[in-house]
Amino acid sequence: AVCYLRSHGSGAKLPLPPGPRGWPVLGNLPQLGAKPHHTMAALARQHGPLFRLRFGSAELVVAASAKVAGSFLRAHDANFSDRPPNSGAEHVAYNYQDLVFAPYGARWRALRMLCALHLFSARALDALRSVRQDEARLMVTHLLSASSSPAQGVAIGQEANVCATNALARAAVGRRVVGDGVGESAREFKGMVVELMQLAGAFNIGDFVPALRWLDPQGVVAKMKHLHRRYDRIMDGFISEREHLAGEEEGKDLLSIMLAKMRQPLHADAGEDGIKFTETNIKALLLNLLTAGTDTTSSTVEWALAELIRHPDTLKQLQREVDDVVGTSRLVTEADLPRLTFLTAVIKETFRLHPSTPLSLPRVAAEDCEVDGYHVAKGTTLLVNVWAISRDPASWGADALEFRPARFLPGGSHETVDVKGGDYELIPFGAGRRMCAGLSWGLRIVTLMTATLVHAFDLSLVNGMTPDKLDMEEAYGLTLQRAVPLLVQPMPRLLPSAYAT
Ligand code: HEM
Repeated sequence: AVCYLRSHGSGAKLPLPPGPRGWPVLGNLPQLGAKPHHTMAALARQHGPLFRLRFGSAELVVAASAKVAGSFLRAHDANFSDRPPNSGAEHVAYNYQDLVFAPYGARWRALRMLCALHLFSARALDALRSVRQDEARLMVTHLLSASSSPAQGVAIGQEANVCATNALARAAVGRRVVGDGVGESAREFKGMVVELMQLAGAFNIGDFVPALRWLDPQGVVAKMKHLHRRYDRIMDGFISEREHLAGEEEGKDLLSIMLAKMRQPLHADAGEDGIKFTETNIKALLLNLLTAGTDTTSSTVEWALAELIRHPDTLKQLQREVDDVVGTSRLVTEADLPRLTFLTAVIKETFRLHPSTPLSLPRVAAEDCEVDGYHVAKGTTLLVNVWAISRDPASWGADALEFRPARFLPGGSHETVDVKGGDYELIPFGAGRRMCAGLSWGLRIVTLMTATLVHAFDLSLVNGMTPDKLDMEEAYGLTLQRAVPLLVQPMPRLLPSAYAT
């Protein structure tokens, strides 16, 4: 590999990280392939766990081991607390007026604090417990009706998506938004989220080669603008609906709270940093929540069920655990979850092998810095290959690619490892100050949905599919979809009273 020497703050000369040679103009963009997280894992085996790429005129570094991820996200987190400019943020996320792409600063902090306070703190999360449980119960009822009609199979990821979307929507805008007679068709809304993730994950050439920007060679920007208009109409609908309600009728949902704040004068002492939210900020935040928090969680449940169906003994062990704690005359509640140790291990193992955002979300260096002996220049984009890191045999051993939840059980090899950003070998939610804002909600709803489904139903495959033949292929977007949706036939396994509504 070529090593350019650059002078560093101290005057010492540091090499740039090694990396593959790229094409003229486009750099390494044409080499990414259909699944960039796989390609980048292979490049790390060749060039090492900290390597460099060039996309057009943009410099990138990729972190592909727990140790390197820790160097960036712990030691250098402050320097990488911004996200690089990108067309998705501009054309979909209201020109950076949202939380996910907000410049690191007062408005980002205020938006993040607002969600933490009203949705994701332990207290807010518990206050919204009945909303999640209610939606889980509705999912069960819906599946029950499917179980009585013969075997076309149910797309279980779609069912979980309805549950995840409506639970979040009730917390954010005070009502359900998908499914029977409430507005968007469930399939259509999920389709919009998947499209957004595909576009956001597309590595738009125009973002990296300014000269080609106007051409929009992949048509990504045109699609983004179109998709944005569809979302914007939905967000406008939420707001106008709220504004027609009289003051007293306004709920405690996030939208009501934000609208009220927007109308009130700022209180200098309210810890708001002089930040006044606009209607655009409100729409952009709602868009963030309803996209970042829906397909990520439902896809995780779908991957978990697919792994469990492929590992019948593990599924039986899980069902035994839930039966022991919950019994067979009612559904799972969130109060049961802390006692479900094996379930927790199953969820961690699912996040390990199938992290929802395989390349996390990009960060950008605010200043020059030195990482693990290499020079990383200001403006360099950081990608963290969380997918490769959580499959790295150096961290996970020879059975790294096997689905084996027991590794997380007491006495197991990874007993103390959690997904919350402190253990860099398992960071599906990222780490550091820009880590996932919705971690607590995401974990809770994924765990509740998975527990509820395996407890309430036996799930058998349809159309002659057998567990060993089940297709586990990934479809890449910013989020990791199953290439082939999981189709199952649900069969109730609890006492009839458990399903009574
Ligand atoms: C399976 C569930 C989820 C996974 C695996 C996941 C993963 C991630 C990751 C990897 C990041 C980037 C972190 C970084 O830059 O270090 C992120 C950011 C974010 N996520 Fe999640 N997420 C999930 C669920 C949710 C939910 C339920 C919500 C909200 C309802 C949410 C909202 C956000 C937001 C707002 C950000 C941007 C944070 C910021 O820039 O400050 N996510 N998520």
